[in-house]
Parts: sequence; C-alpha cells; structure tokens
Amino acid sequence: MSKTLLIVEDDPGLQSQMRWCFGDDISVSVASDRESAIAMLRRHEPQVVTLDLGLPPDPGGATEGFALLDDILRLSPESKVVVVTGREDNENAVRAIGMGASDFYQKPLDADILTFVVNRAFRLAELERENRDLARRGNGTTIKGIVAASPQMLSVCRTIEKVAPADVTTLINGETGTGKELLARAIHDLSHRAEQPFAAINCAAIPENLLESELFGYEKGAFTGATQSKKGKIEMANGGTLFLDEIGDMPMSLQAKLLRFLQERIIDRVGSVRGIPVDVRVVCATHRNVEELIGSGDFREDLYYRLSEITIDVPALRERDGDAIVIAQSLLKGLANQMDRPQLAFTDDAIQAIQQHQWPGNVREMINKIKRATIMAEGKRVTADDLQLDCDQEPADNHVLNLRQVREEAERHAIAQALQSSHYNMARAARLLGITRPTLYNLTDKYGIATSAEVSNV
Ligand SMILES: Nc1ncnc2c1ncn2[C@@H]1O[C@H](COP(=O)(O)OP(=O)(O)OP(=O)(O)O)[C@@H](O)[C@H]1O
Repeated sequence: MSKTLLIVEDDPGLQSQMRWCFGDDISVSVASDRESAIAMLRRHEPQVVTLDLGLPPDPGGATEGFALLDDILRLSPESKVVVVTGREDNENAVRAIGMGASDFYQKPLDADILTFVVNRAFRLAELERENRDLARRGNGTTIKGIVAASPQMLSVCRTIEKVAPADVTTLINGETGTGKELLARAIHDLSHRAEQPFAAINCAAIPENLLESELFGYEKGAFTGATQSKKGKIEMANGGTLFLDEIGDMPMSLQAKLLRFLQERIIDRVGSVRGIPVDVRVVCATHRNVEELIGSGDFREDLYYRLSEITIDVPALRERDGDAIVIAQSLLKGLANQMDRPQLAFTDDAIQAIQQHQWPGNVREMINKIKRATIMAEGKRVTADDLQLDCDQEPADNHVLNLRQVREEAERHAIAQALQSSHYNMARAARLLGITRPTLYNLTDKYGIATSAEVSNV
C-alpha cells in the first residue's frame, strides 16, 4: 500500500522544507488551512497527517488547529496525526495527545527528527491496519452467547479473551442492551475462577437502604427482621467473580464502603465489627458516563480509578458493521425453532428495515421485536410490518469521509444482504448481485465478510 502524507502548515517556507524531508516512497500533499486540509483528507486519505496547530485565522493560538484535529479524528480515525507545536509548547502537545493525536513534534524544523516521527506514525498506521484485517478475517467469536461478525465487536471479544485470565478489575461501558452482562460472564467463564461462583447484583434495581445488606450481608439482630445472619453478594462470590451492574447508580453512601473493600479485600457485614477477608474479582458495567458523574459530584473519583483498571467500551448495535442482520438471523432461527416454525425467514423489506433501524435499545430491543414478529408473521415470511419497523429512516452521515467510503459501505451491505437471502449459496448470491463467483469471493475477502452462517455459536 502506498504511503500518503498530508502536511498541514500555513507557512510556505516551512511547507517546502517539510516536503523535502520525504523521499519518493511517500506521496506528500500540502494544505495551509482547515478547509483545504479537510478536502485533501477526503481526497487522498493519508495514513499520516502532520498538523501545525497555529493555523489561520488564529495563527498565534491553537483554536483552529484543535478544531481541525477534532475533524480529522472524526472523519478519518485511522489516520495518525502528528501535531506540530511551537518550542516548549508542552501544554498544547499534551492536550492534543489527550484528544487522540498519535505523536507531537516541536519547531524549529529538524529534518532527521521529523522523518523519524513521521515514519514511526506510518509504521503504527500499518500495524493497526494489519490488526484490523486480522480481526475482519477472524471467523466470529468463541464467546458463549455472543453473535458477532463486525470488526468492532470482534475486537471487543478479543479484548475480553485477553483480559479474562488477568485478575484485573474491569469496567464495561455501553448502552443498555449491548451485551455487557454477557461479556462480564464471559470474563468469568474464561478466567481461572470459572469453576467458582459468579454473583451479579444490579445497583440500580435495589433500594438504597437494602443495597448495603445485599452486598455486604448482615449479622443476626443487625436490624429489625434480621432473625439470622446472611451472606451478601460479595461473600457469595468468594473465590469467583462479582458483577456490579449499573455501577453508576451506586449511592454515594455506599461508595466509600465499596472502595474500602476494593482496597483491603475485607468486608464488614452490617451489624458486625469483625472483618471477613474475601477473594473476588470485580467486573462492573454501566450505561452512564461515569466521568460526568464524577464532575457532578455523584461518583467518587478514587473509586472510579479502582474499578476501571481496564475499561472496555461496547459499541452500540448501530455502530457495528453488519451485525444487526447477523444477530437478527440468528435470533429468528432460535425463536422460530422454539415456536415450531423453523421455515420462518425475513422478507427483503424486513432485512432492509433491520439494517436501517438505529436500535436505541440494542440487542434487547431486537429480541423483543423478533419475538413479536415470530408470533405475528403469517405464512413463512417475517415482514418489516411484523417487526414494527419502517424503512425510511436516514442513517447519520456526519462521519462520512468520502464517496469511496460510501460506495464501500453500500457494497458491503449489498453483499451481506445477498448472502443472507441466498442462505450463503455463493453462486446464487453472485447471480443476485450480477457478478461472477470469483468476484464475489474477492469482495467477501476484501471486506472480511463471512461466507457461511457459522460466524457464531449462539
Ligand atoms: N452479540 C449478541 N448476540 C446475541 N445475543 C446478545 C448479544 N448481545 C446481547 N445479547 C442478548 O441481549 C440481551 C441483553 O444483553 P445484556 O443483558 O448482556 O445487555 P446489557 O448491556 O447488560 O444491558 P443493560 O445495560 O440493560 O443491563 C440478553 O438477552 C443477551 O443474551
């Protein structure tokens, strides 16, 4: 793959000096302001961008540079951005790295250092591309209960497989219904604690006054009605894993006690003064933005750092390329079998509606819709109407980089759809698409689309 570099620099003298630093193996384009930089980004799709933060109309400051950095990271998250700052401008360099720039370089220009930094960014871009290709070519996941074919979700599954054996406290972030509990169980099942108990508690579902005794247990006589001692969830999980769901809703009053437990691994049952040592791994999940909760004083920062030794972000269903249809097919198969209607299949308008719907309730919403549809469907077909979906929603387009990306996205969807409706018969799918079988194989290979239904292990 050829190397393309975009230099964003408003000083013409520096532009040409920088150009001279790179040999023929790198195709260099230059932009001097935000607008032309975005046009170049769309046109050349550079793997690496060097970005001078001081751009017009604010050449002495960095507002325009930061705005452009934000644009680049949104439009082309795969590009590596090296920010160029003034001498000793460490504050802006740190801020840029915090936003997602991959490296920084300080003026005045030193050709050796600049080429070194840029080559390193190319190497990083190349490694990440190889990684994405590997993830795409991976044949689904072995995580029980998870159906996934998208690179986004396969990458989450790989992270889970890596994190599981390490005994670290893990925070899983994601919208409701994205599969956080399923992944928490997977962490337990793939760890050395798998034979020990897995105890789950939903911090949002239990009233504040009961949550403490549910979590920590209580001694006989601790309060009216405590006729005998009882273990809490933490003790029940001893040796195994404790899953704290909706941790963002943990009341402040209990956060200090939970923090003490995480630090000392000792619990005090309600009404007891004798600490009990407990060995549990903690996995927690939330759909809330904990950093915002910290800002508003509703969550302790020290507790957050304890809980988030590793953080895993689960993408929403609408952000996973092609997963909606794969999960829907798998759910339909399971539910149709349960209802003794194994021939049930989606109509084309149902498939289109599934692909277009934004799924705010994620997989849980899909389960409900498909359950309903398997009851309502007449004959062997499940229509968009049975699913109570309509086809005319426009997908959000503010992340579209250029026409090539739109074309590839459309191609990917059309191929996935043809494969689904031909039940993975390659010859039939190729006929539906009006292409030859070898071309279809080339395209499925290019996009990493599975060529059989065996992408998962529901
Ligand atoms: N990738 C997937 N493939 C198949 N089923 C899935 C997948 N993800 C989630 N599910 C199913 O969707 C339902 C919701 O999943 P889960 O309870 O794990 O989500 P959650 O993120 O913990 O939701 P909440 O935040 O509302 O508690 C479950 O029935 C689960 O089995």
